[in-house]
Amino acid sequence: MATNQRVRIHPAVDNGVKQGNPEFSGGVLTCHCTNRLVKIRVGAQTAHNHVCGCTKCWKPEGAIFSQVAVVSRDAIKVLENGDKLQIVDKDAAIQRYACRDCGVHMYGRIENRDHPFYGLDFVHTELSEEEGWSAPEFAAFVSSVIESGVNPDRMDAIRARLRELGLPPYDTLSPPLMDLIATHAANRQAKPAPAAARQNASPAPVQAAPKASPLPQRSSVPTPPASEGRSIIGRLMSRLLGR
Ligand SMILES: N[C@@H](CCC(=O)N[C@@H](CS)C(=O)NCC(=O)O)C(=O)O
Ligand SMILES: [Zn+2]
Repeated sequence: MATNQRVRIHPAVDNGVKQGNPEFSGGVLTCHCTNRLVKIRVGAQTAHNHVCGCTKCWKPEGAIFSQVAVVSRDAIKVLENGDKLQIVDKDAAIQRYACRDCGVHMYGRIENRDHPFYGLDFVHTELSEEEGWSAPEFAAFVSSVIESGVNPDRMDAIRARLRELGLPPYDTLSPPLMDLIATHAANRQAKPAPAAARQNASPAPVQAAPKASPLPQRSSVPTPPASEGRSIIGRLMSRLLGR
């Protein structure tokens, strides 16, 4: 018997992580109201499903983690009672659209085109009755559960339970996602100066490069192969689809 089974993470994983179905192609998410339910169609399989311990993601009653995945924003369609949706925090990077009556977050959208995850929406697939959604793969923002009131003394048991469930715990995102974020930042830093600025600049002396730089120099950023030159969303989806 698993040693930390009594530690409750989220109802979708507490009895073991259910595998997803690679053929699954989406479903309908419904809020928790008893009348005038908000309904959203997610017209594709999700990716990078995970449990998140941050204070901002919606959690069902009693859970200390949320379960949240991403999907292309084009796949989201509000089907019914969209007038009940309101943005939880307009200043947040992720604009979470919640039902104003039951408080359930129906989807989260990034409007900043410079954000590494622009193009992806965040959804809680437990709001759907369909089975086959991508399975959670890791636990993010684990230390943040303390901010929601979890006693820090419980953290060893919580991390142990997450490992037992096959959800490696991280205090930010998983290494592949952190690498994508860092790659996005490096590529933005490496962008050539605007043409006008280049025309006015005198040729750089050979020894002009600083001895140590906190950021990769242009020459040290290898030209990505064609597959890596795609957008973050393209690469995220490739990881999911194994292409
Ligand atoms: N420790 C903070 C972390 C919040 C945080 O950074 N959350 C991540 C994971 S959902 C994020 O990307 N937030 C962007 C946002 O909430 O808009 C908390 O728990 O409130
Ligand atoms: Zn979160």
